[in-house]
Amino acid sequence: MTTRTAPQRTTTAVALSGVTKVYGRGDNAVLALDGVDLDVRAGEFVCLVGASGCGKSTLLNLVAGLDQVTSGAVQLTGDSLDGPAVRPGFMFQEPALFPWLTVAANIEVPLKLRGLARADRRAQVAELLETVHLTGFGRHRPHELSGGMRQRVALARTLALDTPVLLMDEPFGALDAMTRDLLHDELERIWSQRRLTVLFVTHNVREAARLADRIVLLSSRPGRIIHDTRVDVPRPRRIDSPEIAAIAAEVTDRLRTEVGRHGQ
Ligand SMILES: Nc1ncnc2c1ncn2[C@@H]1O[C@H](COP(=O)(O)OP(=O)(O)OP(=O)(O)O)[C@@H](O)[C@H]1O
Repeated sequence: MTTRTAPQRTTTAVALSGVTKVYGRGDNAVLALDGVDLDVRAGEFVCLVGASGCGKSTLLNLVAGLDQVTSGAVQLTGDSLDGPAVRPGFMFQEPALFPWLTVAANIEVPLKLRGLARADRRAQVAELLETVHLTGFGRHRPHELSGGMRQRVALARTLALDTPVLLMDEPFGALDAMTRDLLHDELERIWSQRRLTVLFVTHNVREAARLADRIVLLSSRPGRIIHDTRVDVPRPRRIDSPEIAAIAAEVTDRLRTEVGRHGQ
């Protein structure tokens, strides 16, 4: 059962309890997640890491409401009693922009869906372009931009939803290291300015250590939480700093042990 509850006074933004997901039936059934309990506090940045196929995307899709749990519950709560129910924003590895629309028109889509008047939409598009450092690119089409710029547009479009919860599935996985570093800085700034709650899936343990308050490690399939690492490194951080490297090495060791146990 996936529920969207009315916001309550709580510091928990996303709560999973006993979440199990089975794909298919009978002989073809695949147990993807098995009894996952996870609380993400409002304003927290949590990275999910684990071996390929361990259920990371499945977990994110369940939180997004794109798929239904087999058993257990997913709850999204805001921290105000009178606000609307929380609908998370979702970013994928592919920016998934409308190629026939300009950058500005892409960012405007959620604003239209939210029913904003034209003048307000224009003002917000300009503000969002500035937020992702793309002022001056509003009239371009997606194919005229680099991969990093397209992901900035996708981020702006997600922010246009004005949601406090961002779900990100390998959003920088297809980018080169330097572009990724820049986007880490941008995302950290936006997360902290807007006090967002972020659940971020990545294969890249260094990226997780660079970004996260907590790194949650999933077991090989079926996915269960096997370790939760707090990253107490002051921000802003550098991906190549010794502190980040040490945390990444510790998590990589755990991941290697887990993958080794399953002979993958
Ligand atoms: N629609 C589906 N039908 C059947 N099996 C599925 C379906 N979606 C995912 N699976 C299986 O569930 C398991 C978890 O998949 P999921 O994509 O969540 O893993 P992941 O950790 O995100 O993988 P990766 O790191 O490779 O992206 C995998 O074994 C996958 O093959």
